[in-house]
Amino acid sequence: MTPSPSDTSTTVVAQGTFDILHPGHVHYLSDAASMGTELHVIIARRENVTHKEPPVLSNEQRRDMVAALEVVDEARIGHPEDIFVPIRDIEPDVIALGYDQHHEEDSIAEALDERGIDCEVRRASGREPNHDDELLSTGDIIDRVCDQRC
Ligand SMILES: Cc1cc2nc3c(=O)[nH]c(=O)nc-3n(C[C@H](O)[C@H](O)[C@H](O)COP(=O)(O)O)c2cc1C
Ligand SMILES: Nc1ncnc2c1ncn2[C@@H]1O[C@H](COP(=O)(O)OP(=O)(O)OP(=O)(O)O)[C@@H](O)[C@H]1O
Repeated sequence: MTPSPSDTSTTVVAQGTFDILHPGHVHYLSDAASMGTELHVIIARRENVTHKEPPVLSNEQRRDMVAALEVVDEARIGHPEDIFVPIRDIEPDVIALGYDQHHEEDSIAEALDERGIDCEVRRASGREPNHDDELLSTGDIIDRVCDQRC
Protein backbone atom coordinates (compact mmCIF):
# COMPACT_ATOMS: atom_id res chain seq x y z
CA MET A 1 0.00 0.00 0.00
CA THR A 2 1.32 3.49 -0.86
CA PRO A 3 1.76 5.58 2.32
CA SER A 4 -0.31 8.78 2.52
CA PRO A 5 1.67 12.07 2.70
CA SER A 6 0.87 12.37 6.42
CA ASP A 7 2.60 9.00 7.03
CA THR A 8 5.81 10.13 5.37
CA SER A 9 6.07 13.79 6.42
CA THR A 10 8.80 14.69 8.88
CA THR A 11 8.65 18.12 10.50
CA VAL A 12 11.92 19.79 11.47
CA VAL A 13 12.35 22.85 13.68
CA ALA A 14 15.33 25.21 13.50
CA GLN A 15 15.82 28.28 15.67
CA GLY A 16 18.05 31.27 16.13
CA THR A 17 18.43 35.05 16.03
CA PHE A 18 19.03 35.45 12.26
CA ASP A 19 19.96 39.13 12.49
CA ILE A 20 21.25 40.21 9.02
CA LEU A 21 21.11 36.99 6.98
CA HIS A 22 24.36 35.51 5.62
CA PRO A 23 25.42 32.26 3.87
CA GLY A 24 26.00 30.48 7.24
CA HIS A 25 22.30 30.92 8.04
CA VAL A 26 21.33 29.59 4.59
CA HIS A 27 23.63 26.59 5.11
CA TYR A 28 22.09 25.84 8.54
CA LEU A 29 18.51 26.11 7.30
CA SER A 30 19.26 24.01 4.19
CA ASP A 31 20.90 21.34 6.36
CA ALA A 32 17.92 21.39 8.77
CA ALA A 33 15.47 21.15 5.82
CA SER A 34 17.33 18.08 4.54
CA MET A 35 16.55 16.30 7.85
CA GLY A 36 12.83 16.13 6.98
CA THR A 37 10.08 17.21 4.62
CA GLU A 38 8.86 20.42 6.28
CA LEU A 39 10.93 23.13 7.96
CA HIS A 40 9.59 25.47 10.64
CA VAL A 41 11.84 28.18 12.08
CA ILE A 42 11.50 29.88 15.48
CA ILE A 43 12.97 33.39 15.58
CA ALA A 44 14.43 34.34 18.98
CA ARG A 45 12.71 37.38 20.48
CA ARG A 46 15.01 40.33 21.00
CA GLU A 47 14.45 40.32 24.79
CA ASN A 48 15.58 36.69 24.94
CA VAL A 49 18.90 37.26 23.16
CA THR A 50 20.91 37.86 26.30
CA HIS A 51 24.09 35.84 25.59
CA LYS A 52 25.36 38.37 23.01
CA GLU A 53 24.55 41.85 21.67
CA PRO A 54 20.81 42.14 20.98
CA PRO A 55 19.76 42.02 17.33
CA VAL A 56 19.81 45.21 15.25
CA LEU A 57 16.68 44.24 13.29
CA SER A 58 13.18 43.82 14.67
CA ASN A 59 11.57 40.46 15.45
CA GLU A 60 9.20 40.92 12.50
CA GLN A 61 11.91 41.84 9.96
CA ARG A 62 14.05 38.83 10.94
CA ARG A 63 11.01 36.55 10.69
CA ASP A 64 10.02 37.90 7.26
CA MET A 65 13.52 37.44 5.81
CA VAL A 66 13.79 33.85 7.07
CA ALA A 67 10.26 33.08 5.80
CA ALA A 68 11.29 34.29 2.32
CA LEU A 69 13.95 31.54 1.97
CA GLU A 70 12.93 28.70 -0.33
CA VAL A 71 13.86 25.92 2.12
CA VAL A 72 11.64 27.40 4.86
CA ASP A 73 7.96 26.42 5.08
CA GLU A 74 7.04 28.62 8.05
CA ALA A 75 8.84 31.12 10.27
CA ARG A 76 7.42 32.51 13.52
CA ILE A 77 8.57 34.77 16.32
CA GLY A 78 9.28 32.73 19.44
CA HIS A 79 7.40 32.73 22.71
CA PRO A 80 8.44 35.43 25.22
CA GLU A 81 8.87 33.07 28.20
CA ASP A 82 8.63 29.38 27.37
CA ILE A 83 10.59 27.89 24.45
CA PHE A 84 8.45 24.73 24.58
CA VAL A 85 5.17 26.55 23.72
CA PRO A 86 5.97 26.80 19.97
CA ILE A 87 7.36 23.24 20.04
CA ARG A 88 4.05 21.87 21.40
CA ASP A 89 2.24 23.80 18.68
CA ILE A 90 4.45 22.67 15.77
CA GLU A 91 4.85 19.05 17.02
CA PRO A 92 8.20 18.50 15.24
CA ASP A 93 9.84 15.11 14.68
CA VAL A 94 13.31 16.69 14.78
CA ILE A 95 14.84 19.76 16.45
CA ALA A 96 17.97 20.76 14.53
CA LEU A 97 20.38 22.72 16.74
CA GLY A 98 22.82 25.03 14.98
CA TYR A 99 26.47 23.89 14.86
CA ASP A 100 27.51 26.46 17.50
CA GLN A 101 24.22 26.97 19.35
CA HIS A 102 24.89 27.07 23.10
CA HIS A 103 22.03 24.65 23.90
CA GLU A 104 23.22 21.12 24.80
CA GLU A 105 21.59 18.29 22.82
CA ASP A 106 21.21 16.13 25.95
CA SER A 107 19.58 18.81 28.09
CA ILE A 108 17.06 19.74 25.36
CA ALA A 109 16.29 16.01 24.87
CA GLU A 110 15.82 15.60 28.63
CA ALA A 111 13.51 18.65 28.85
CA LEU A 112 11.43 17.30 25.95
CA ASP A 113 11.21 13.93 27.67
CA GLU A 114 10.06 15.51 30.95
CA ARG A 115 7.24 17.22 29.03
CA GLY A 116 6.22 14.04 27.20
CA ILE A 117 7.26 15.48 23.80
CA ASP A 118 8.54 12.78 21.44
CA CYS A 119 11.16 14.49 19.28
CA GLU A 120 14.71 13.75 18.18
CA VAL A 121 17.43 16.38 18.76
CA ARG A 122 20.16 16.66 16.11
CA ARG A 123 23.07 19.04 15.49
CA ALA A 124 23.44 20.71 12.07
CA SER A 125 26.80 21.16 10.37
CA GLY A 126 28.81 24.38 10.12
CA ARG A 127 29.72 26.11 6.88
CA GLU A 128 33.33 26.75 5.92
CA PRO A 129 34.05 29.93 3.91
CA ASN A 130 33.83 29.36 0.12
CA HIS A 131 36.29 32.15 -0.58
CA ASP A 132 38.75 34.38 1.31
CA ASP A 133 36.38 37.23 1.98
CA GLU A 134 33.19 35.37 2.92
CA LEU A 135 31.71 36.63 6.21
CA LEU A 136 29.77 33.89 8.00
CA SER A 137 28.82 35.66 11.22
CA THR A 138 26.44 38.55 11.92
CA GLY A 139 28.91 39.91 14.48
CA ASP A 140 31.70 39.96 11.84
CA ILE A 141 29.43 41.75 9.34
CA ILE A 142 28.55 44.41 11.93
CA ASP A 143 32.24 44.83 12.85
CA ARG A 144 33.10 45.41 9.17
CA VAL A 145 30.26 47.93 8.76
CA CYS A 146 31.58 49.81 11.80
CA ASP A 147 35.18 49.70 10.49
CA GLN A 148 34.33 50.81 6.97
CA ARG A 149 31.39 53.17 7.42
CA CYS A 150 31.59 54.73 10.88
C1 LIG B 1 14.12 24.17 20.81
C2 LIG B 1 14.28 25.64 20.96
C3 LIG B 1 13.17 26.47 20.95
C4 LIG B 1 13.32 27.84 21.13
N1 LIG B 1 12.21 28.64 21.20
C5 LIG B 1 12.35 29.96 21.46
C6 LIG B 1 11.20 30.78 21.65
O1 LIG B 1 10.06 30.33 21.62
N2 LIG B 1 11.41 32.11 21.90
C7 LIG B 1 12.66 32.67 21.95
O2 LIG B 1 12.76 33.88 22.14
N3 LIG B 1 13.76 31.89 21.82
C8 LIG B 1 13.62 30.55 21.57
N4 LIG B 1 14.74 29.76 21.47
C9 LIG B 1 16.08 30.37 21.68
C10 LIG B 1 16.67 30.99 20.44
O3 LIG B 1 16.12 30.52 19.24
C11 LIG B 1 18.17 30.83 20.31
O4 LIG B 1 18.52 29.49 20.50
C12 LIG B 1 18.99 31.62 21.27
O5 LIG B 1 18.55 32.91 21.43
C13 LIG B 1 20.39 31.63 20.71
O6 LIG B 1 20.41 32.28 19.50
P1 LIG B 1 21.60 32.10 18.46
O7 LIG B 1 21.73 30.64 18.18
O8 LIG B 1 21.12 32.86 17.27
O9 LIG B 1 22.83 32.65 19.08
C14 LIG B 1 14.62 28.39 21.28
C15 LIG B 1 15.73 27.56 21.28
C16 LIG B 1 15.58 26.19 21.13
C17 LIG B 1 16.79 25.32 21.14
N1 LIG C 1 28.77 29.77 9.47
C1 LIG C 1 27.69 29.08 9.87
N2 LIG C 1 27.53 27.78 9.49
C2 LIG C 1 26.45 27.07 9.89
N3 LIG C 1 25.48 27.55 10.70
C3 LIG C 1 25.59 28.83 11.10
C4 LIG C 1 26.69 29.67 10.71
N4 LIG C 1 26.52 30.87 11.29
C5 LIG C 1 25.37 30.80 12.01
N5 LIG C 1 24.82 29.58 11.90
C6 LIG C 1 23.63 29.07 12.59
O1 LIG C 1 22.52 29.93 12.34
C7 LIG C 1 21.72 30.04 13.53
C8 LIG C 1 21.48 31.47 13.87
O2 LIG C 1 22.75 32.03 14.08
P1 LIG C 1 22.95 33.47 14.70
O3 LIG C 1 21.74 34.28 14.43
O4 LIG C 1 23.46 33.37 16.09
O5 LIG C 1 24.06 34.04 13.70
P2 LIG C 1 25.58 34.32 13.90
O6 LIG C 1 26.06 34.83 12.61
O7 LIG C 1 26.27 33.10 14.45
O8 LIG C 1 25.54 35.51 14.95
P3 LIG C 1 26.74 36.17 15.81
O9 LIG C 1 27.86 36.43 14.84
O10 LIG C 1 26.10 37.40 16.34
O11 LIG C 1 27.09 35.15 16.86
C9 LIG C 1 22.48 29.32 14.65
O12 LIG C 1 21.86 28.07 14.85
C10 LIG C 1 23.87 29.12 14.09
O13 LIG C 1 24.48 27.92 14.54
